Amino acid sequence: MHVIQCSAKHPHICHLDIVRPSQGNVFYLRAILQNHPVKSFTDALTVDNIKASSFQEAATMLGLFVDQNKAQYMMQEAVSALHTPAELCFLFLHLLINDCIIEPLALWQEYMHELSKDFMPQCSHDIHLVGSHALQSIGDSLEEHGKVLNDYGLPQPTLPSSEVLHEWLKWNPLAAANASNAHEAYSLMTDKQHLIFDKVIHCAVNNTPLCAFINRKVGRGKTFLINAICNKLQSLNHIVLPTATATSATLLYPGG
Ligand SMILES: Nc1ncnc2c1ncn2[C@@H]1O[C@H](COP(=O)(O)OP(=O)(O)OP(=O)(O)O)[C@@H](O)[C@H]1O
Repeated sequence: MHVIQCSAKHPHICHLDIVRPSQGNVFYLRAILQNHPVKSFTDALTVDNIKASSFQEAATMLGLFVDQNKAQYMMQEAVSALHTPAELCFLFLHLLINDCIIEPLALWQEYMHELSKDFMPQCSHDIHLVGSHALQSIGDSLEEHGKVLNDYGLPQPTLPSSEVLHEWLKWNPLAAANASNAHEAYSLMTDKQHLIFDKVIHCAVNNTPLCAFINRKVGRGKTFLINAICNKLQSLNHIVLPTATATSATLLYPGG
């Protein structure tokens, strides 16, 4: 809705309903009315005493779509008018299937945050997951129109399996705390503990297989070291699956 006040002396207030770009000339007439008060249709078509052949041409002559194309214009207006993420996704879908978006990927990247907000709580605000969920939802809706994300150069959602998702959502919110725990433990470690810690983290981060056997007498810091390794890897968004021969022993480790 847009309100125009033509003159302070003689106020005229009007409401402009949302018009989709696929409605053609009416969309451009609305854009003109949003930016310039006019007295008649002819007035709306006339720019600097030159009469345009269409409202689209008049809007272009007024420079309304110089910085933004019509899809950006619509998205920006919808975001400014505080439309819900679901409504924004519906608008994005409508613009896609009506071929109103010149560069779908660029528009997606520009408005990904606004389009994905509904998925934030269930994804612990993980930007990657949130975006993938929104893409998945848009992709599902596109299928109803016989289209797929790929038709518009949009990326495929990369949603992990439910087990992986469960681990991510469990540990991601604790990443900062785990990083701090690992950092504190590292500052207390002996040289031998440092050596093992560095080796394990290096192999895990670089996807290098490692089979290590750590043996020391009772109370010499094996559990302390493994806990620090688990904390560090979990803070780096790695999934750690600690196991032990005795069930109760796994409880000594985070995630065991
Ligand atoms: N580098 C260190 N700095 C400070 N405290 C440490 C360090 N290494 C171990 N500790 C502490 O020493 C105690 C014993 O360590 P830990 O439980 O890790 O030993 P362990 O080798 O796993 O013992 P067990 O063989 O009985 O399981 C714990 O309180 C632990 O916090």
